[in-house]
Amino acid sequence: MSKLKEFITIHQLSVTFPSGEQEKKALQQLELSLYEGQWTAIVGSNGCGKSTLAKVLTGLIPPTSGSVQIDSKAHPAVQMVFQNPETPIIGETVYEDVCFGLMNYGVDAEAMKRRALEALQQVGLLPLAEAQTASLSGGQKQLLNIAGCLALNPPIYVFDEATSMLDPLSRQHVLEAVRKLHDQGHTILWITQLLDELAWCDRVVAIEDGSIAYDGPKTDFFYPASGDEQSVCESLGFVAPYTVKTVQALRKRGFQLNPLPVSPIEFSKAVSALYDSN
Ligand SMILES: Nc1ncnc2c1ncn2[C@@H]1O[C@H](COP(=O)(O)OP(=O)(O)OP(=O)(O)O)[C@@H](O)[C@H]1O
Repeated sequence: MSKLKEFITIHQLSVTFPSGEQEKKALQQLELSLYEGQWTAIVGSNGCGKSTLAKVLTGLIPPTSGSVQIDSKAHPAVQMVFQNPETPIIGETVYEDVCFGLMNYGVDAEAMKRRALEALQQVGLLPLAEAQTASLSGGQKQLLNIAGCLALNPPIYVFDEATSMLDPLSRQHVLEAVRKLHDQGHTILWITQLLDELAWCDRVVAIEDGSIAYDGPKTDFFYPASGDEQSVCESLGFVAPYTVKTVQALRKRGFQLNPLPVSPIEFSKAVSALYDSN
């Protein structure tokens, strides 16, 4: 982690909303550094402050106090994909919709066409360029939203529970598109309640009541040092994915899997390695 360039520096970030007679502290003196090219997953229960963090990062709401510094000259530096695929869709056709952001940034007609078509190609929607946006499925709409961000070529992408309204196959398509972005060196902030999606990330940050409760590798999040202790994941009240629960049960029976898997594919490799070594 220390070799990566610090890309976003969040210092003493607090966000307070008016709430009746009182105030609601959505984020409380948050300290967080995000690194270039890293895929960071943000997890936390409803209302802990995840979306507020995403909105501050994308400039949709200002900090009440503290600061967010982004070490990039790109414009825009950050783009966000929202939970509801319908929210950002404006264009009548798929192509028009991707062009919308480019028009807002004053991109000339020739470059706009090239960048829009390239972005649609990358997410697999080029054959649907002339389709009506209203005719797309939820998963296709979310891919279109990703294409809209891609066309603007920001170095940082924030996904706020971007798969939570999609069926499993569409979810997989979106995750594949994001994996491509990550492979190309983009920085990903992936907010999720679906812990099996942590298989894709480099680092996990758990938020509790507007503060950071855990920041570290996914294996340390899911697995305690010894098979009998409680994991960070469990102690924070999350339910571990099926693969992790299975490995925990195996560890209690004396099976040592190495490296500790999070995804089913990692699990199958670790089990094969166990057989090969016997
Ligand atoms: N505009 C607002 N006005 C008042 N309170 C707000 C506003 N936006 C968020 N809050 C409150 O701030 C807290 C954090 O909200 P936030 O949306 O960031 O949580 P979250 O972790 O994203 O939740 P979820 O998983 O349900 O999306 C919540 O208590 C919420 O009710």
